[in-house]
Amino acid sequence: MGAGRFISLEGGEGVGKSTQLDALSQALEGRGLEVLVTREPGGSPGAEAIRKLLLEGEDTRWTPRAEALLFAAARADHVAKTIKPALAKGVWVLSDRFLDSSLAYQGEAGGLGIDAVRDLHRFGSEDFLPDRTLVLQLPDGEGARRAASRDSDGADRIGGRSPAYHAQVDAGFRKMAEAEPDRVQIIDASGNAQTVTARLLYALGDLLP
Ligand SMILES: Nc1ncnc2c1ncn2[C@@H]1O[C@H](COP(=O)(O)OP(=O)(O)O)[C@@H](O)[C@H]1O
Ligand SMILES: Cc1cn([C@H]2C[C@H](O)[C@@H](COP(=O)(O)OP(=O)(O)O)O2)c(=O)[nH]c1=O
Repeated sequence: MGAGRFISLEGGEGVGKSTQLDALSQALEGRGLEVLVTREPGGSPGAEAIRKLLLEGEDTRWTPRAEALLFAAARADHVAKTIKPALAKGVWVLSDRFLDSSLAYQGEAGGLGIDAVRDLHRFGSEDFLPDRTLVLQLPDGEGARRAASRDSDGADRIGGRSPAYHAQVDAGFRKMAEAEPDRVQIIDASGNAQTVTARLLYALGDLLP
């Protein structure tokens, strides 16, 4: 079996990450690859426990610094217990969100700064990075509209933050794509799901066996 690859899918609320992860995993399995789909916050028993702490309750439940540390702690467990063992077996790992969500949400929109949050990742996960990060992007507000029609029970602790916060999240993702163009690519998430899947596969073309 060939080497496993680690791919993260990123973007704001409702841009179609879950939909695309399903489609992408099927497409990769169709090419004979073994695929594991995982998510953040979560993806290991410990990180799923931390997910509840992060997403439930009042927005003021955690300070911005405590929130960033909890995401970094969840990620450290996810990397050690789920992602690295799968890669070692030659599995392709697709994650619904990873480090770049922390850089965009806690670092850029949350005001801690991208460098400070990257330092937490250096400590927590020894700066372990995806082979490729694909950021789905929609025009302002369109993802929020898709998410609102999906979630009749309302947004979670972070999804419910202001439109200004979410606009800064999008700006944060664009900064990452500028800073690390080989790893992070922005993908147009408009149009039907099949069209978006084709764009994603094209952006992985150089990694496919
Ligand atoms: N290309 C698309 N066009 C229109 N609606 C879409 C598309 N992709 C996904 N959706 C719908 O938008 C909503 C959000 O998609 P989802 O995959 O759950 O996004 P995310 O995981 O990024 O929050 C869902 O109701 C989904 O069915
Ligand atoms: C992984 C991660 C997620 N988040 C936020 C983004 C989402 O609002 C929430 C995760 O919820 P999720 O279930 O992934 O929501 P969505 O369907 O919108 O992708 O946590 C961060 O703020 N920082 C992070 O590092």
